[in-house]
Amino acid sequence: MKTKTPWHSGKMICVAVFFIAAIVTLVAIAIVQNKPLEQKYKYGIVLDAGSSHTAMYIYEWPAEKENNTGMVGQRHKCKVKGKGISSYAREVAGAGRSLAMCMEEAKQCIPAAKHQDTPVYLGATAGMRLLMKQDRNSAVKVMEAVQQTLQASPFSYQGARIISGQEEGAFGWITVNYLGKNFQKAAGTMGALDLGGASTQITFVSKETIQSPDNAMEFRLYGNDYQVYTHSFLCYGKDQVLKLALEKKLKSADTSLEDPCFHTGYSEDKLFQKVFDSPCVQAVSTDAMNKSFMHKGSGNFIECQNSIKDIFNFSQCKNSQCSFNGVYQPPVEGTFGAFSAFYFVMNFLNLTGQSLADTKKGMEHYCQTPWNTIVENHPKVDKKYLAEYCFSGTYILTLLENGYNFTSENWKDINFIDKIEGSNAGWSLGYMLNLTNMIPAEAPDTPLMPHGGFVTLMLFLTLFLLILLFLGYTFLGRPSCLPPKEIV
Ligand SMILES: Nc1ccn([C@@H]2O[C@H](COP(=O)(O)OP(=O)(O)O)[C@@H](O)[C@H]2O)c(=O)n1
Ligand SMILES: [Ca+2]
Repeated sequence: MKTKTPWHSGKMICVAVFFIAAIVTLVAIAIVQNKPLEQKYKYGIVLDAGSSHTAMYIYEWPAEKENNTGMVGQRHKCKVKGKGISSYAREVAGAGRSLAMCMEEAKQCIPAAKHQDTPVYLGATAGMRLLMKQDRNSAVKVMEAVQQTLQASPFSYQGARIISGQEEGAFGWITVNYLGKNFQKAAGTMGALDLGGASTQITFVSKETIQSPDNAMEFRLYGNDYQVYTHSFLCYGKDQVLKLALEKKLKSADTSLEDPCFHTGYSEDKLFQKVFDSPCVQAVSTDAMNKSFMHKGSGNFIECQNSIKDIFNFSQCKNSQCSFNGVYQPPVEGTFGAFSAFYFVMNFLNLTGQSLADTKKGMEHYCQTPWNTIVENHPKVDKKYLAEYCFSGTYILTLLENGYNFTSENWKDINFIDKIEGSNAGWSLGYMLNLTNMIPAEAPDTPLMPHGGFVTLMLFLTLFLLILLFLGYTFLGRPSCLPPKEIV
């Protein structure tokens, strides 16, 4: 006798096929989508050997996502004790030794298994550029000393070099825009203003064709082309500018100097050597170097600003427009991130969020405050640094307004920033991203689907499977292990 095929067997096959197909899809998507989740971290170390001090930055990023913008973050910062490496010209071994403590911290911070795959770079800036001019031999020896220390570490040594002013500007610009994820936004990029002790950089995208090749840099990043204007002013970092300003005011016969950029009541005996020991100022005789002068404050912002204007040359310009000293600069455009000493000084003075007029009023008030009041108000701040904020703040205002031509209209576009998303603004991150090829020219492949889409799809497929199960149950009747409903 032939058994009759049940009426629902065709449907059952259909249900079974869908069921299997759904399971296969579910598993396949889960595998593909979750592959990057087994995240392994990678690390990189950059030492920023500035004119005043060295800082070591440890960066980390998920290994699978190194080509996505904004994925690299700062894991740790270590401040090297003592002065910058250029101060070790007469005792070069000390430059190498000075880095040892931070390298030890790096060993603790990065898992041991990753040490030998972790690149370490050192970039020296304006302090070493100046030492190179002043005493090339010592500069080369200082670089060799730091190289030795880094090579002796368990990390993968990738070089120690003096970076150019253009690199310093461009990598600072890359850092702030990478951290701000601006490369993939339609809104455009942010300019970068970096103020160090020995040099200062301005970098931004200009609509104008850059008129001098020295100031032009071109990048193709994440599928977009950028033409960037950049300039680095050697000797215009805040510590060298103080020497330039004092040089203008001091005559070699002077035994005392009244200075409007220092507070009334401030009085300090200083060696001429402190002013004239730099290649940024005219050399004086050894005799003069050993003399001293009484540096006295008279606390007057307007007079201070006038004296600072003397160190800028606004008279000559071979291009359509210049910032100062005959350096071509297109008009500033868009928003800017002002970091390093721009931030430290303006943050100390509580002048990071005011209009230009109010910033000037704030400076006027601060500079005319007597020195003893300033000391009383800031008992914990080292007097050497405390004494210089009136000068530094006035220099920053003058540099931005008279040097770079910011106005009361676009002053609000300057953002004084220390960190973006937990990482310090500065050239070091951009430098590492560039050397490790982490900023692709073209936009990287996007994942199969965003996480939200993945979750929704999974929910739909699960629902679909449940429906299939329900249908299967209805078509096939209840499982045989259950007692039949009615016996005929
Ligand atoms: N907390 C801090 C740290 C640094 N600074 C200043 O920030 C500047 C950093 O310059 P730098 O050492 O990077 O020098 P460059 O080689 O960049 O010219 C120095 O003038 C320091 O005195 C500050 O004002 N406050
Ligand atoms: Ca710096």
